Amino acid sequence: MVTVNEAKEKIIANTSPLAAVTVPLSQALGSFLASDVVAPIALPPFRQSSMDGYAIVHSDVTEPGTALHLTGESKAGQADLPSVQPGTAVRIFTGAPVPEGATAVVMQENTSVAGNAVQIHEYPVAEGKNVRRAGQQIQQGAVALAEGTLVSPGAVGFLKGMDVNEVSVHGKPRIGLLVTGDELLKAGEPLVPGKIYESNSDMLKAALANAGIAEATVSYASDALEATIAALKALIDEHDVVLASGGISVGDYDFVGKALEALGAETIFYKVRQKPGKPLLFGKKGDKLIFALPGNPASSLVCYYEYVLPALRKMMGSGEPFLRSVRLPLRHAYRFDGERDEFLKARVEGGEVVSLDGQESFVIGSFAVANAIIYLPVSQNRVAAGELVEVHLLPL
Ligand SMILES: Nc1nc2c(c(=O)[nH]1)N[C@H]1C(S)=C(S)[C@@H](COP(=O)(O)OP(=O)(O)OC[C@H]3O[C@@H](n4cnc5c(N)ncnc54)[C@H](O)[C@@H]3O)O[C@H]1N2
Ligand code: MOO
Repeated sequence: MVTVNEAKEKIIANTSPLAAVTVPLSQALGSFLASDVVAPIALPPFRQSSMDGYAIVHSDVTEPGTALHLTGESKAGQADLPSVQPGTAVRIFTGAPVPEGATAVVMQENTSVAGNAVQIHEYPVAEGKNVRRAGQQIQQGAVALAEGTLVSPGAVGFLKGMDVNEVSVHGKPRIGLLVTGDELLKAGEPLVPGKIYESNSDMLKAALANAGIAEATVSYASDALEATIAALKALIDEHDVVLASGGISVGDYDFVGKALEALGAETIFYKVRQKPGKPLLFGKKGDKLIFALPGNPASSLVCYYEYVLPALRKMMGSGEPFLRSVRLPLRHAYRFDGERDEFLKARVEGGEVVSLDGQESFVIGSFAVANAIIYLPVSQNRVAAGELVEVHLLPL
């Protein structure tokens, strides 16, 4: 049995980033950059107006109501521009190039026009007012996004604005899921005594999809050693990471541990001093990672978020693989006995955290409405209302 921290350290120590691949930007969402992206152009590429109004020489405005001579127009997308001479103004629109000679743009609400004269009612006008400088966002040749950055919707917008259409990212792990349990029914089968609907595989696939891993192979094995060995071997051969659900405890029909042993997989740890998820096993066969997750749905999902996801995120190149951790006051008192650290399904609400009803490991309904996990080490087993606790935010 290892502690929660030992388990996390062992997982990170045994996990490496996958090789870099170049992919179209449209397929890179959720991946992590494998190298810096250098800006091929400056943004903005030219001086732009940030308002609809008039481009002027700011020092021409010596008093409220100064009149300037209107000489032309600059609209967005225009290449051939009039210049602005002292005493003159050019009509301009948001996003349009600021003509040479202009040092500021006055928004039209602060002006009035009569014929070819525009009166400026704003005084004084600051130099550079309403002008976006060329390269103000990013200079050509500067690092736009650093290695290890998540390709987020914002990153896609930033890169497309520089006509960057492909990026080098770390590959995504190929995942195999093994479902064990003779009690499990597939979707739509009639409910008969002693059976339950299988839910862990779709739950884990949903969690993987949330992490940007859209595909996973699912295999089913009956509660028998030979069937478990065969199914595990096939999954390990074809995937980078294998997640097994169920069959890892000490019952007569728990075969995942024995099957891994028969396959010559190395057990890095088995059992973690935690509740739920005590029987978690982490192993390796060559460079393939194996997580045997306890079958209880909430145990499986806690172990996924706390251990599997960080391994996957490290493989994908993230420098911050663990769930984001914050310290928040617990709304109510909470106490527990026993030797195991606890993970509680919880909700962060209005700057505090509340643990949800239904903490037993077979109860998944509380997870369905959770947005966080509270982590309480045994050393903090008597928590007063309002006391700070460690909260891991779910990536929903
Ligand atoms: N004598 C002991 N018994 C148990 C111990 C122990 O230390 N000594 N540990 C308990 C703990 S803690 C857990 S957690 C479970 C883990 O058991 P397994 O990983 O072997 O899981 P199963 O027995 O196969 O299933 C447990 C539970 O979950 C349901 N299940 C399983 N797979 C699915 C699925 N794909 N979809 C939905 N539900 C699933 C299954 O029907 C069981 O109810 O062991 C305790 N026992
Ligand atoms: O560790 Mo088990 O997941 O408590 O039920």
